[in-house]
Amino acid sequence: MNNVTLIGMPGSGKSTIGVILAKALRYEFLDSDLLIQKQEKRKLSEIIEQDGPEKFKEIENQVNADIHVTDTVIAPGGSVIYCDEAMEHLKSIGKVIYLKLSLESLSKRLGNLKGRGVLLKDGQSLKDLYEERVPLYEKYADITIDEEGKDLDESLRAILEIIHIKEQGK
Ligand SMILES: Nc1ncnc2c1ncn2[C@@H]1O[C@H](COP(=O)(O)OP(=O)(O)O)[C@@H](O)[C@H]1O
Ligand SMILES: O=C(O)C1=C[C@@H](OP(=O)(O)O)[C@@H](O)[C@H](O)C1
Ligand SMILES: [Mg+2]
Repeated sequence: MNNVTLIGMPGSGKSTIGVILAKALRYEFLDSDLLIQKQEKRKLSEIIEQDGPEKFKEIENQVNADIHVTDTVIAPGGSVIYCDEAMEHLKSIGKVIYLKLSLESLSKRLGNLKGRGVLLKDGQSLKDLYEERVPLYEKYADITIDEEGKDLDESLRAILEIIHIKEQGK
């Protein structure tokens, strides 16, 4: 199946780039966070606050593992890489692209982490989270796009270029 899933840290641009990538590919766009909110009839921040991070990950796993689409750019939340079943499923229905950005650039982009609903354990800093997650993003990535120093348009072009190269080489 022909889908593209974007993974990466919160603020790496999965949702922002996902929409314009979908337009460029003439694909549909699906933001898994919105699917979670629709199913749960609550905002993400409410689910995390009321049910805790472990339950949120369970829901995130189930919602992402139940996605059945074609020709779609999928933007899951940054924590999806903790969800083994969901990741295996997303890999089986298309290509997984890791939007890579340095800790320094992410720190500048991200404001209040808690306010953004990022799954942080007590006392965990953005640096701790980054170091914990990078190996998981790398583990699941079919393709990695280095966003460092690129604006939105340059990141989009880098993705399109590599997708097309891969398709030609198939
Ligand atoms: N080069 C860039 N690529 C993607 N997003 C960028 C870029 N520069 C700044 N931004 C900003 O970073 C934020 C990315 O947020 P978002 O798309 O919600 O990321 P995610 O879904 O990965 O958490 C947006 O506010 C976007 O405007
Ligand atoms: O990385 C995280 O811990 C999270 C990222 C969010 O999505 P974005 O990555 O789209 O910001 C959202 O799924 C949830 O609040 C948890
Ligand atoms: Mg997002």
